Amino acid sequence: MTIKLYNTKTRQKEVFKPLVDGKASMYVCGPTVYERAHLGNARPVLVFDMLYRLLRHEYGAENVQYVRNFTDVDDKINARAAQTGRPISEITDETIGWFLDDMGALGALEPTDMPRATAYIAPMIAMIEDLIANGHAYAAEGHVLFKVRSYKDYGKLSGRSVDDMIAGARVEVAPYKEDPMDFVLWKPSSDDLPGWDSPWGRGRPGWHIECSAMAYKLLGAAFDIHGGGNDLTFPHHENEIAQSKCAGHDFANVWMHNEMLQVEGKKMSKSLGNFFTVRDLLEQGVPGEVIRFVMLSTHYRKPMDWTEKKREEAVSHLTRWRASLSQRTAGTIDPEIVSALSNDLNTPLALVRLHALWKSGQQSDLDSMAASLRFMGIDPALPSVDPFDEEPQVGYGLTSGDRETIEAIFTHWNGLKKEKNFEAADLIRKQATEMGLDLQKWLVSINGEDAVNPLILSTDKLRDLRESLK
Ligand SMILES: Nc1ncnc2c1ncn2[C@@H]1O[C@H](COP(=O)(O)OP(=O)(O)OP(=O)(O)O)[C@@H](O)[C@H]1O
Ligand SMILES: [Zn+2]
Repeated sequence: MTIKLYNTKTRQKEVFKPLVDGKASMYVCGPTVYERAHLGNARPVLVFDMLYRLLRHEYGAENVQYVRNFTDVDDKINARAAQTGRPISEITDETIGWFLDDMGALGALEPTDMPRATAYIAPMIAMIEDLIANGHAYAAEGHVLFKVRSYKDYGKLSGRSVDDMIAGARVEVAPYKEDPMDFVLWKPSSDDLPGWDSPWGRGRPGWHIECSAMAYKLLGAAFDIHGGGNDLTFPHHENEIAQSKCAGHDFANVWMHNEMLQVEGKKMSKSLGNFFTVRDLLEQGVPGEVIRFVMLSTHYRKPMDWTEKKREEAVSHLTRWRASLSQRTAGTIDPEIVSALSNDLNTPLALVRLHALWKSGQQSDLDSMAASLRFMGIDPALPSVDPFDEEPQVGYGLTSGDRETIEAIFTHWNGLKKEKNFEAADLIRKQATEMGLDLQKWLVSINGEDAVNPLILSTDKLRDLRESLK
């Protein structure tokens, strides 16, 4: 199937043509590891996980290479180590473990490569040396800086001119810079900070060169897709492009950016302090697939909020679906869902289609719905229990409250029959059947499974029926 992706670079949706026929390669900027991932950090993970799944579907799992890095050398990590007195490696190892656990709980597949920046210092140094040799970078006072004005296309990705950027940006003016726009490729490290020997003395890399070097080392000079949040478009991705192009690499063909997860209209971020972590949600009992379902309900190029209402709706859909989908393994992925996802990852449309398959209720549609949910990273066999519903669920997602309601209706119906009021009894039986409850079967049913039809069960309406009988 033709895949179309919106390319930030050209500002349009384009037919995706891999550089090598039948294979796809992707690099996504990963987290700086010093703190638990917040819900915003999960958004790019889930967006590009969906793309990864789609590419694997199209080209075969063995033909897709997906690199997502860990930035494990950074001033924020150094600051955290200084604050806590803990060794850096302990902090970064622990955070990487958390990240993989938390994203795994959201059903994200692990990328094929997860390089840590500190394992790629030599390729970074080599690339910086090339940039100096080509006249695109210079060393000064133990630093190496990239000459932004030496790259004529600087600003093309984000659509800004260098002069506008200087006027608007918080560029750091430093005595060793030839131009305030120049950015750091390498900086000196004091003895108490992580450092590596280099031609410019003991030091550590700047953030941007890390991604350029790891992408080059693992994917080569040219690859298909580069992704990340749209907060990275400028300056991080602009700088990655400048470095890689000036080192003679073609670099990424398609640039994709997810919009932000917001809290009251502002980006959820560590620096603003308006965040909660994925782990917070999981510990509150919100299942990972509920988080994933909510994320899929908004297109990746639109900002989104996490709301209670969305959580509740996701729980309610998944709970109902699970009852009749969990055992289904025979189906194949629905072509309309593949088609929606192939159109620039239209996940909301894919969800609309899931609802349509559910509504149809036909065996083959339900089979293909189960297969499609699995394809989208949601296992219909997993329990999606509403954590805020304190009552344990029994049978087909029936709470003990539901069972009490059903028992009351049943007793009333039985009473009418004993009184030989068959007309009234029949009316109640018909009403109950319409709501998904078979009163005849309830009598012999062990835990309600034979007596309720999960496809049409409406516990709300059953409660209304019970009220009307009082
Ligand atoms: N609110 C958000 N919505 C969607 N993606 C986000 C959000 N915040 C960060 N990201 C993405 O998460 C990844 C990791 O980002 P990073 O480690 O810089 O975290 P951060 O929360 O943005 O940090 P800070 O708040 O200090 O800026 C990046 O791809 C980034 O684009
Ligand atoms: Zn990056």
